[in-house]
Amino acid sequence: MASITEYYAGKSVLITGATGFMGKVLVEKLLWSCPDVKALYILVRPKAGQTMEQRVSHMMKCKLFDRVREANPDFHKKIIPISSELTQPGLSISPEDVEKLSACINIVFHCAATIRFDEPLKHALQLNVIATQELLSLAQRMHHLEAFIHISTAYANCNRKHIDEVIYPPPVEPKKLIESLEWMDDGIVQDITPRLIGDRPNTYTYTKALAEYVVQQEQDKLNIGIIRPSIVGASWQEPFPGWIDNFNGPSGVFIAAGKGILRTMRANNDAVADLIPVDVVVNLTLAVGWYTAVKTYCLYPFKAFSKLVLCLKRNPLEQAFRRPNANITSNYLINQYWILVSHKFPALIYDLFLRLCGQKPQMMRIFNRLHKAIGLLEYFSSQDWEWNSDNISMLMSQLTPEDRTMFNFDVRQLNWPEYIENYCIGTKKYVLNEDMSDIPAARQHLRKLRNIRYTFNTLLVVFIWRVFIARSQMARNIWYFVVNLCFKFLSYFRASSTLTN
Ligand SMILES: CCCCCCCCCCCCCCCCCCCC(=O)SCCNC(=O)CCNC(=O)[C@H](O)C(C)(C)COP(=O)(O)OP(=O)(O)OC[C@H]1O[C@@H](n2cnc3c(N)ncnc32)[C@H](O)[C@@H]1OP(=O)(O)O
Ligand SMILES: NC(=O)C1=CN([C@@H]2O[C@H](COP(=O)(O)OP(=O)(O)OC[C@H]3O[C@@H](n4cnc5c(N)ncnc54)[C@H](OP(=O)(O)O)[C@@H]3O)[C@@H](O)[C@H]2O)C=CC1
Repeated sequence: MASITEYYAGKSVLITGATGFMGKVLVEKLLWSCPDVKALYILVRPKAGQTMEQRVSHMMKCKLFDRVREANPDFHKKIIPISSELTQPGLSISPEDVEKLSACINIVFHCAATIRFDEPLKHALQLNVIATQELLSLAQRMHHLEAFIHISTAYANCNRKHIDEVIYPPPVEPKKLIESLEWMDDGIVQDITPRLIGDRPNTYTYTKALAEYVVQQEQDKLNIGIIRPSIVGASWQEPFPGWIDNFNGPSGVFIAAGKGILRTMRANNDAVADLIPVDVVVNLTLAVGWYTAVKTYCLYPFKAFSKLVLCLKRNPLEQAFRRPNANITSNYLINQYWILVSHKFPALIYDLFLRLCGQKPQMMRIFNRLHKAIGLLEYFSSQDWEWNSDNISMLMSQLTPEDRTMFNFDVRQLNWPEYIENYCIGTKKYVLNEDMSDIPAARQHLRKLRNIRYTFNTLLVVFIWRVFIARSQMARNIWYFVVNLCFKFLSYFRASSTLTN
């Protein structure tokens, strides 16, 4: 059997979602490890005032492509952008481009999706399900297609505790849902969404489950592979450790914690955070393109995130609101207590301070958004799932020793503390564009915040003393009783230690 690199040599690959987090890493790895790949056709739409061409040229200048650029300054010639808006009929690909793709594509990687947890159902359905259907129709017209690889999510079936490498029956027949929603206005759809998604937490996991079913329906006509990554995080090794470019999932949590805004979060300390580095997912994806398999796995418990604070203090973010701290608890009431004490109270004081300085209060607004975002993650951080990953082991056993190194997806070799440290540095460097040379100043800022906290706590104690203790005879009595008890205990301790000496 040909090695993975040999397999991709001379092949034309179609990638959707190539401008996204995972898509970019996939493009880079293909160019790096399979330099003889013939062409990468990427479906791109114009966005935010930029044309398709401007977006692609901007993407290729990204630091992520440094090693590819160095090895082959003409690498961009292998990337062929195709204008496409996935939410439009026929994916709005021109007839000429359809012809071109039908004639040459050998492998399709379908990464595009909306991954927002608060996406209105109609839009999530349009992009995650209907666009997948359209792409499958296009795939059927491709004369030389060898594999159609669909990127799903490990949480498509998160309403189950144990998840096997099978496609479960969909919550509803996608065709019927699409037909019904067509005539409903957005208000009605919004009202019935909770009933429709049932025991899934959001429209994202619901529509990804429907998409898997839609892909499976074509298994007799196409050679399909479905990958179910769990929580995709910064890169482990490639192209360099810590590459990340978004605020999704853990990245947003790390940044908010690093900035000292997020200090408490609901999570089950005994559960496993199913974090998986993006380069591992991409290596697996390429191996799956070459063979056929399913999902990824990892073993990093939530309680291990208590060490995150040390990483964040070693590599502090600039202008933190407070020093990083993490209370991770599964208890709703304890979490609410910490939200009050650690989030809302400081925000209130800071907003008061801003008002006194004649500025617009903003901290409470930031915290409200943060609570909305964290609330959406809670479902995933408070539970534990068990995934079957036999196909991964099977796939690994099929690789040549060289491929096992070049397309490594064996996370058992991963040193998690080192990975989390690089992840934190990655969010600082690549998401926030902060300079590492500013770390001494950021550390100095954290020391200032610590001194402010000590001063504030001292003033608070003095205040409480004045208000409650000094004014009430009963409080005074309790206070003297406690102080007396402490003295007695100290004298007893001193006496007993003298005796033993
Ligand atoms: C106390 C510390 C404890 C530390 C414990 C550590 C625990 C480990 C973490 C484990 C977390 C568990 C995570 C589970 C995730 C499950 C993942 C399932 C896997 C998947 O299949 S899909 C990928 C996951 N998808 C997402 O994560 C998307 C979630 N995001 C959204 O749905 C929306 O962004 C959200 C949160 C609803 C916000 O919407 P909105 O208010 O409309 O804001 P925008 O998205 O438009 O963004 C505006 C602006 O804000 C930036 N932003 C977004 N999110 C964050 C954030 N969390 N923190 C900071 N900033 C954020 C965004 O980039 C935009 O900036 P612009 O400059 O572009 O305007
Ligand atoms: N990130 C994660 O933690 C996980 C992700 N996944 C899956 O991996 C895949 C990739 O995720 P990720 O890279 O993180 O997501 P991103 O949000 O970073 O990327 C999404 C991609 O889809 C494209 N896209 C979205 N809407 C349209 C549209 N209307 N027309 C054309 N293109 C569109 C985006 O293009 P544009 O740049 O134009 O917006 C972008 O390239 C998804 O299928 C997701 O479900 C699975 C598990 C975890």
